[in-house]
Amino acid sequence: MLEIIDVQRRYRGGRGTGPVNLRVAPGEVLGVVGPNGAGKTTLFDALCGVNEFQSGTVRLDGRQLGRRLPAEACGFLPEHSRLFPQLTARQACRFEAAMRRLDLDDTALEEQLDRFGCAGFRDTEVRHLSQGMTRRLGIACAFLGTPQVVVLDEPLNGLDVEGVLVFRRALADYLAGGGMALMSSHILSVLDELCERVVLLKDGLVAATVDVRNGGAERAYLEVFGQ
Ligand SMILES: Nc1ncnc2c1ncn2[C@@H]1O[C@H](COP(=O)(O)OP(=O)(O)OP(=O)(O)O)[C@@H](O)[C@H]1O
Repeated sequence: MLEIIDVQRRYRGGRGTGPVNLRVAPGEVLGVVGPNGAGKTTLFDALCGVNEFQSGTVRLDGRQLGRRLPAEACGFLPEHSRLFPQLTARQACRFEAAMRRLDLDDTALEEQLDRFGCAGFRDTEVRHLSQGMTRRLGIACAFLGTPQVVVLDEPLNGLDVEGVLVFRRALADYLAGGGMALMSSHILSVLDELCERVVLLKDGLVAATVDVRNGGAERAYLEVFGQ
């Protein structure tokens, strides 16, 4: 169980996110949605250690972790790629493994690149990849080593049809193994399809949490935000 307790990161002027409380159970995808500027990226970045929460706690399976998830427990797909442009796809994957202290040999890295449809450009530098290729590689990196938690900021952005299918399959396998996922999307039907519950963020605060196992993300969104 991932528990995010009273976390807050506010910028000067008061924008940002928090205090926010969230829980994600094993095998669950918790969706996060809100208008532009609602605080999704601030929340995800701080949770994954890009920035730090100014207050609050993160707990994983009962362990108190301080104000962020440790790198080895968390795969992160940021909204915009942070892969180093000069690395090849294979090197980027190896770098991700090193940063997360994963003990993976070359065969495991190759398999990951294959599985996420990155084999055809494994020796191409990131700066020469298309948007969709970069997204595929980012997703391959996020799921590397099957972390306890994956945090996915707009994962479908830029993916082609095959990329979407590969992503869906990988997410389903990951959840079947007890993984926990936090995922933002501006596409409400995607949240209905992939999430158990969805949190609606408004001005950095949780305005509502809805069960979307039988759909309903759009209805809930309109109730909270209107047209
Ligand atoms: N570094 C920063 N300094 C000051 N304010 C910031 C900073 N980063 C973000 N903000 C502000 O904090 C608020 C939340 O931004 P954030 O990027 O988290 O929203 P978001 O929900 O991810 O938006 P989008 O859907 O457009 O990606 C916005 O009002 C934004 O202008």
